[in-house]
Amino acid sequence: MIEINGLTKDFGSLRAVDQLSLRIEKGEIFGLLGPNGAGKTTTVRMLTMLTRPTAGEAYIAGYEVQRDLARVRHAIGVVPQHMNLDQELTARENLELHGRLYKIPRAERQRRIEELLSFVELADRADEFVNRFSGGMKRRLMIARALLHRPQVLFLDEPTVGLDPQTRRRMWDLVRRMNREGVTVLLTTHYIEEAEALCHRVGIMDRGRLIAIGTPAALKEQVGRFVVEGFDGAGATYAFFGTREEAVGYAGSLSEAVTIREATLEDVFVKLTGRKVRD
Ligand SMILES: Nc1ncnc2c1ncn2[C@@H]1O[C@H](COP(=O)(O)OP(=O)(O)OP(=O)(O)O)[C@@H](O)[C@H]1O
Repeated sequence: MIEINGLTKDFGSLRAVDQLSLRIEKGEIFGLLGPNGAGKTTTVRMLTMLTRPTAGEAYIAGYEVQRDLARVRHAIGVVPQHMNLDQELTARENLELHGRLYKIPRAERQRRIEELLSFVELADRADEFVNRFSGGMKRRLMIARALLHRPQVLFLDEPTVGLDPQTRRRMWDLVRRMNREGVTVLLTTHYIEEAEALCHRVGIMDRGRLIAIGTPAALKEQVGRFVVEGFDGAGATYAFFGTREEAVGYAGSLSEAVTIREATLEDVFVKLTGRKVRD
């Protein structure tokens, strides 16, 4: 559904995205995980035609992103990181405006707007001005807007940034529901739990490069499913093992107090880069 070959973006002497290549299959929820500045947003901006790649190419639903602008525009829905709703309009009016821009015929447009307002649980707030909405409601409305023209692929840039844990979980449910209805999802996140809980596959980015890719389980398997975490006076130390028995054996050989736990995607990142996703 998405094919990316050698995608690269330079800002002056800074290489924000470096030779990115990957394929995302139809029906996947794929997450780009990495710390701030890793190049996730720049990747999404290139795929959604908001910024031109320095090199490389990408195809979405078989259409070349740089060449087939109109077809790509109809194949994708985009929810940017920053709120870009019209605050002076109501929820329904925001959707109406988008539907007109996409030239969806009136009857179909109205049917779809009602359907989506109830899908994102905003039907009872449809005629309120957006500036009265909470962060979570605004985010849900942006998702409804992105889905209005029935895109095959939805891009979500940091979909739960700034939301409280409960609202974040509701957002995950919403993403899963639309994925079950057939939408392929590419999301970016710097939240480990979000990538683990929501994504079928994850691509880990660091300094513009894709440094690992796979299912959360396979990525953790690669580094070792069990972690012995200690402290050496200067900071935390990590040792990785394939089985709990090996981890327990190693922990027993140490004199200091340690914790044994299952690995997370954060550990994968630490093992590959020597740094944390969130410093
Ligand atoms: N328009 C721009 N001009 C110059 N540098 C830029 C521009 N946009 C992004 N960058 C730089 O490119 C690098 C990658 O940024 P990008 O926003 O893609 O990272 P990110 O992983 O999405 O992080 P975040 O979640 O903070 O947006 C950063 O070093 C950033 O400062």
